[in-house]
Amino acid sequence: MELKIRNLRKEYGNFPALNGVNLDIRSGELIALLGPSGSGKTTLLRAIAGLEMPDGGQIFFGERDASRQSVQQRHVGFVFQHYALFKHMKVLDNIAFGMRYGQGRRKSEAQIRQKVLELLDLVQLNGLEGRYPSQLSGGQRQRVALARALAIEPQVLLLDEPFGALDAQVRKGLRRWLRQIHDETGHTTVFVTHDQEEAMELSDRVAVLHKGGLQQVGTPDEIYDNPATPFVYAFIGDSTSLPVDLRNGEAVFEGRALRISRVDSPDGPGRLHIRPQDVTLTAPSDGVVHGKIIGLRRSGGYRRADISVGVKHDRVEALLPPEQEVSVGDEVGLDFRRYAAFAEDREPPKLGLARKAA
Ligand SMILES: Nc1ncnc2c1ncn2[C@@H]1O[C@H](COP(=O)(O)OP(=O)(O)OP(=O)(O)O)[C@@H](O)[C@H]1O
Repeated sequence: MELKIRNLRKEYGNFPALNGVNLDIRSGELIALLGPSGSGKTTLLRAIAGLEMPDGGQIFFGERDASRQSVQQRHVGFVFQHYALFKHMKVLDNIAFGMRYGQGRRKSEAQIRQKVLELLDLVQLNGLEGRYPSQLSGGQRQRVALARALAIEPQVLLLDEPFGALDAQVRKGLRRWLRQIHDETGHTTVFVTHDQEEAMELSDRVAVLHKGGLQQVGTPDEIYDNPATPFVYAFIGDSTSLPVDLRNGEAVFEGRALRISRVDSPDGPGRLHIRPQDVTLTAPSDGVVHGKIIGLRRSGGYRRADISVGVKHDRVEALLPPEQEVSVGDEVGLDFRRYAAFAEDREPPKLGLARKAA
């Protein structure tokens, strides 16, 4: 099932929770709605489900305009973060609930039991059909919740931070497992998260939301390697930025034109965004930013250097191989392998983005 979201708007009082969202979700894809708290992710998910009536715009399920349809008519499956299973019902009855009492063709009890056992096998909880929710771990409960959502054979599966309340190790396991289930069942799945690692690892594409608007939609690689806006650059992965003047395709930092390839950006004040792994330390020569190392710390297989640059002591972070011989207090030059330049105060629409040739 393919979804088309057209100019979707939702206001709470005067507050625009969604301000004209356009998004195409492909049939069978796993797409993450990613953004900081309050960016509109849940509102968008609830609008897709039919739990929230938008103030404007349309939602198409395939060719069908579902904008005014009820939750039941849309035939979607849900899993929420704090999803209460029915406490007084065994796992089997929880999963069977939608098949027994939902819309659609009735199944016999034997067929329902068969389907529940198949789903328990899919979510790797064989043999637990007789337990009550209180006799399960948090991760197991979320898997039952997913089985229950899948039981109605939904056209679309909607997940709102389904693993949010679980500890990091369990989350990681469930992530891999969810991807596997998705590949086996092929449902179109929309997944809300504020955890970028989760979004990047799990999804085919990521839709980044900020203040009720879509900033960028792309594969995890596109989002990470070619952020379309300063917000996406800062939100995804580590980065630091420097104030620059953009002039005739050059980026000028404190009067020194940087030795980088042409910047495709309007002239004027801007910012140069750089990821720590894209900074190389060189001698402080022409064409590079000059700075002083003010901190060094070990970070996994690397060392992170805090570097103070320019008269305003802007901070740039560099990720260095541990064998590189540097010390706090060293005067260094900073060469940037990759970067993006954005004009100041012009986000969105899409801004100038330039890359150094590899
Ligand atoms: N029922 C409501 N009444 C008033 N304002 C609301 C309501 N629901 C959401 N909002 C506001 O709309 C904005 C978007 O909320 P939403 O829940 O979609 O954000 P989110 O990105 O899912 O955030 P989080 O990650 O914190 O769940 C927020 O500023 C929120 O305060």
